[in-house]
Amino acid sequence: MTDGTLTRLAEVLDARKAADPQDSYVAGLHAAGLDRILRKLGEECTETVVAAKNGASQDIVYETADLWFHSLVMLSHCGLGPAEVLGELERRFGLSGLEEKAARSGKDEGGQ
Ligand SMILES: N=c1c2ncn([C@@H]3O[C@H](COP(=O)(O)OP(=O)(O)OP(=O)(O)O)[C@@H](O)[C@H]3O)c2ncn1[C@@H]1O[C@H](COP(=O)(O)O)[C@@H](O)[C@H]1O
Repeated sequence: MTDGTLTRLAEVLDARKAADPQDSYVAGLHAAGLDRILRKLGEECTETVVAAKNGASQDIVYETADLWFHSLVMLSHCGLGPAEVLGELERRFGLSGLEEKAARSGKDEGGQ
């Protein structure tokens, strides 16, 4: 999946907000609401963890695709999309996780 795939998929997911739930899995999720979407997201997260623990590459890819897909549905439902998440990852690019954590704890100690 490239950035282009994420963008194209996100456009479909946004358009499904106006679709009939009888005809579309995604429209059904939007219609059912945020709690239903979050429950699916939690399930897919657990299934991804189990697949990774078991170590079969094909299963890990399959379950991660389900997890990414349901994450995109959640973002769409919240009025967001992959551009915002990719923008945040881009912003973090080259910033060591350890340095970022140290900067954060410095702020915490300063009461900010
Ligand atoms: N990429 C996906 C995609 N990945 C996974 N899924 C669905 O996500 C669900 C995964 O849930 P489970 O594995 O738990 O299966 P399940 O038991 O049937 O699910 P539930 O009944 O518990 O909800 C399945 O129904 C899959 O078919 C997806 N459904 C749709 N898409 C994309 O979204 C587009 C729009 O889909 P529709 O809105 O259905 O037209 C499609 O053209 C695809 O590009």
